[in-house]
Amino acid sequence: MQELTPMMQQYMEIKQKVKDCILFFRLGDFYEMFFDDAVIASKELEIALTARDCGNNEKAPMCGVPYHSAHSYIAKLIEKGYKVAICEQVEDPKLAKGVVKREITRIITPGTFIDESFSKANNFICCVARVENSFALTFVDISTGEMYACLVENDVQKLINEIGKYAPSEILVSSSDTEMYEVVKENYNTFIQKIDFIDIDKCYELINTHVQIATVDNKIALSVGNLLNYLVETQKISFNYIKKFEFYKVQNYLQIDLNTKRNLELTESIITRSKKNSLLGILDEAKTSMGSRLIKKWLERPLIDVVEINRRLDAVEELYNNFPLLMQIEGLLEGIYDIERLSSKFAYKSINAKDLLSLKKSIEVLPRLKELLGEFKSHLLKELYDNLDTLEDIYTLIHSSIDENAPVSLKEGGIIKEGYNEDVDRLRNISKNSKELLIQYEEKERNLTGIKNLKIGYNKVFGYYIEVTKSNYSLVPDRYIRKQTLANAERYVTEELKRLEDEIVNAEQKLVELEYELFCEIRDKVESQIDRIQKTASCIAIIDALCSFAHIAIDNRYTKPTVYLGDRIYIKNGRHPVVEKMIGHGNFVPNDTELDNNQNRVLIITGPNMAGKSTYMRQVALIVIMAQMGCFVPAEEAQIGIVDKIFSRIGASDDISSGQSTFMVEMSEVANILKNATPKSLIIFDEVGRGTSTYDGLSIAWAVLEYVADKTKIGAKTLFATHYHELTELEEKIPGVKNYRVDVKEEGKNIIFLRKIVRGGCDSSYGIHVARLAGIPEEVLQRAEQILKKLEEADINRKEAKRLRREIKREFTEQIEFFSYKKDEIIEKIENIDILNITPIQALNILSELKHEIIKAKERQLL
Ligand SMILES: Nc1ncnc2c1ncn2[C@@H]1O[C@H](COP(=O)(O)OP(=O)(O)OP(=O)(O)O)[C@@H](O)[C@H]1O
Repeated sequence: MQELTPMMQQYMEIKQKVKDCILFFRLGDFYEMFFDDAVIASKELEIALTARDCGNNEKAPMCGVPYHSAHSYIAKLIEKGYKVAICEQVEDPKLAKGVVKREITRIITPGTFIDESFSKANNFICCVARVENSFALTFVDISTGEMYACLVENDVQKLINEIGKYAPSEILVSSSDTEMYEVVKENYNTFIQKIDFIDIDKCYELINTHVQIATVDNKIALSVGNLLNYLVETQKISFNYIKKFEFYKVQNYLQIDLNTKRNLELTESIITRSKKNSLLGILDEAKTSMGSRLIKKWLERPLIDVVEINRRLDAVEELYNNFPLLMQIEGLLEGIYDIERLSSKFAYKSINAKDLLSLKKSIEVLPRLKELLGEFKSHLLKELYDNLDTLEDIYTLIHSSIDENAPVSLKEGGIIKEGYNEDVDRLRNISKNSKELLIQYEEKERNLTGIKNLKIGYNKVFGYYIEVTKSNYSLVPDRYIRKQTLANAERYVTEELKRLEDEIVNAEQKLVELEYELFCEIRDKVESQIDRIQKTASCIAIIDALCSFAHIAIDNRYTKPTVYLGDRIYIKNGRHPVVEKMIGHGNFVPNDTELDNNQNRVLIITGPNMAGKSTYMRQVALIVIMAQMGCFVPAEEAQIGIVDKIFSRIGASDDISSGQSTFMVEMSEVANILKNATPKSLIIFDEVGRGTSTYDGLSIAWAVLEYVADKTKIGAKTLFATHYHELTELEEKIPGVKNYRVDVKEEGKNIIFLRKIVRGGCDSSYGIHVARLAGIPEEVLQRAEQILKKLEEADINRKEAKRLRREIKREFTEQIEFFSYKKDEIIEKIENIDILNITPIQALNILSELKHEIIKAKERQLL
């Protein structure tokens, strides 16, 4: 250490504190990285690796990025899984004695990275605390100031579901809870950090200083407090701008587990993994980022409160019915910036004049927006009208103070508007008109002294001076201070000229300083009103989301559902919102649905591959979700009895990465459904049992169906698509089970998909027909047809064998009293019959053998 240069010593001391981070060490206009950090960063960022003397004739590997463009480099490192520590110069290098003082000002991780490109989506960081027999979860988006917290009962599956709603980019767990770390790591491919938890008193202290949220219980406080502690320690700012705290109960919303969310492609398409072709892609026509984020939140947490759902639906209906007004409101929303995110910019002091101008532009439309809202009668729109603060005072402040063409940089001047501050105007005038001012002063002095040829000059030694020729010496007033004598003239300065010079020379610099000072004042004034801005942002988000719902309802011909507390789900001519959009409205065949907790509890849906079974079942779930979000639905009519949970088990979503087999994944999903479904739930089973051998699969599917249908067990509304035609027998056996099939028309070797759901079961899979459609070579298809024929024959044989065995058993039971000898032997014989693989001839042989034994036994008894 001793051989290092003083600056390198300082570097090493700081680096010691952030060993797990790449240290961005500020040197003038650059952030430099040294030693291993430099080697890693130069590789990851593809920048040149150089070296710098670090003392003792040694060179340290070094690379650097310019201060102004550091953000994009940091973003790259974060994306690659690194943590970045920012170390700034905290004193003016000109005033520094020795090495400039430097300190770590921020540690950036995926959850604390603020995307300056302002991507629309939230970026959540989550803290999981295990408390007694539950998990306390807190989620914060530090860019928007939203904070949500909830308690989840001690069930890992539920914990995963809840975390999944927010898709946090960083998760914090206690360093003493290794098990929790492993659970989270297994389930989330995200940045997970172990942190040392602080005690509950310290948690409350932090909550009181920063977020000042209303009373929270100890469990929640532990998770909120630890999250805050982490944020404060790494960001070194105050989080008192986090005002939108919401503690919610998971069971107060429609619960959709992570698999179901994925299967139904709620927020992203399974194939493209993008928002496009997902339900969110359809629903989100929001004009602002705030609206987009809110729609996603509503989709993650649809409601179960009928009153609140209907408030949203009524508002959407009013907007839907007032197309011209809707268009006007949307037009205004287009001009609104992401003002929700300004709060964090204020907190990080990274606000610039352009941000304030964007805020002004956003506020500019608010009075008109409010006026338009005033036209509506529905409860929610009226409430929004009442709550919308049009922030006129903030508008006036920014409008009067910030120049329309202000630059982004705060160091260049040109920020403050003319007329806002006299000193700024004067300084600006001085720097602009310095020549003019000197001429004016010259003129003034000529008049005052009567020296007609008096002139103002400039040299580097004295600066500005007044020159008086010899002949006029007698007219020189006492206030003139002599500075230089020439052959024929004297040069003077005056107090006023000195002041003028001072102003002219320093005007530029002073102007920049004064403008910056005034800007900070204005910024602080606006910041003091951040609560109001955030409330306005929330109103705008709701208005935008409702408009988006009305807009898509008009565009896609959706209707207002009736949402009520009953148990019936009735959908007339329902459509799948995403498939319909992909294939075109006219090409989609609509279908009806009738589900309740009595006669229509379980619908068994059969039909060939590709017929549209999955589409149909998913459309029912999506319509329910949309309705409970307060959105119109793709149907001619819909009556939706509130659903508490939606589950889906849809084939082929095996998770190779988790190391589980397809069948194992399938069964754990089914187990989760059977454990958690209630009579108020809606379940979608798509081909349960497909992942294992036919008979195992069939028996599992059968038993699962019986269990969900049984009112004493679950009795949930269920849609059950299957290729096991045997299951259609259940319609006869279990009340409330109904068979439906997706109809097809057979034309020779081809089938035509009608996509229509009709009553009754389907007894053919048409697998080979579908294979033909998919382009399997004819030769293979013909061979498949031969095999199918053989299998069908074998199946008939198997059925015959079964019948025979039943006969054997009956015979055996009837005659059992005669068995006194060889009884065990015969029982063993019967049990060993491989009933599924036995041919009718073999069965007959066994039967006759048995009969023979029986006859012998009888004879023996008679003897
Ligand atoms: N009602 C409909 N109207 C028009 N096209 C439809 C309809 N339903 C489904 N389709 C089309 O049929 C395709 C296949 O549908 P889907 O995947 O639902 O069939 P499936 O019966 O579940 O098949 P499999 O049993 O092979 O899983 C869809 O991708 C869609 O393009």
